[in-house]
Amino acid sequence: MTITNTAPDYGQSFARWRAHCPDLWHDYTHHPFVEGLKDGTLPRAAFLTYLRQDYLFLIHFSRAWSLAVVKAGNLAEMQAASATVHALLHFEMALHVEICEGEGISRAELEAAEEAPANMAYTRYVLEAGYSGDFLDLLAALAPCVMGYGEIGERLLREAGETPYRDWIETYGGEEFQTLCRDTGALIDRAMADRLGTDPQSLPRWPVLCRHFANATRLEIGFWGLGRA
Ligand SMILES: Cc1ncc(C[n+]2csc(CCO)c2C)c(N)n1
Repeated sequence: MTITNTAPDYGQSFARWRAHCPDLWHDYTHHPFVEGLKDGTLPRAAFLTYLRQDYLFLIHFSRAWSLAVVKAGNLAEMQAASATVHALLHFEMALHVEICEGEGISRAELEAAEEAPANMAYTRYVLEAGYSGDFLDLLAALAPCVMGYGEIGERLLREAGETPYRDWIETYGGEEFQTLCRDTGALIDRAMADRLGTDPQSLPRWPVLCRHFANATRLEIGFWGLGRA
């Protein structure tokens, strides 16, 4: 079955997981926070709260990708997961600190931030999906983070007008991040085919993977809600 939509193509497994929870996916990728980034109406205080929480999110998310190195089934999977860990720890964290400093949030303030329960819930859920499951369970829980921001960035780059959040939009809509989304999609498709063959949807594992994807999507919706605080 070929799934067609107007969103960018990040692979077949992602397209199927996404099609399994269309309403949740829409609520995540078209959240009022996202629309506020697009039209510039998002209050700055909400964006700063989001940035402070996202610093802590990225630390735990790096741990989850590190677990993917451990749960990988071959060298190529280990290399792909470890490249993401490296990019997160050495580039994205530094970029994040730089953005926060530009917004007047010091590194000390970031270090001292208290983790919100919705933030904790999300990253620990992803880690737990990996601890108690295998590489595929973990990837299904990791996918909404990567691909959701890819879709949001790609759409906002096309649709956004005047907005003070253009840097954010260009980071995720830009070619470098879009390539990461396609590479992650290819990693997932390959990992699925190697383990589950050509018809994964017929297997008892399938609904479990869909549930991890849908739960992580719900937790992303909750994360946008942190911006209200
Ligand atoms: C709540 C939240 N969800 C997703 C991202 C985006 N993101 C985080 S790590 C990463 C790349 C490797 O997985 C991406 C795209 C974010 N910053 N904050």
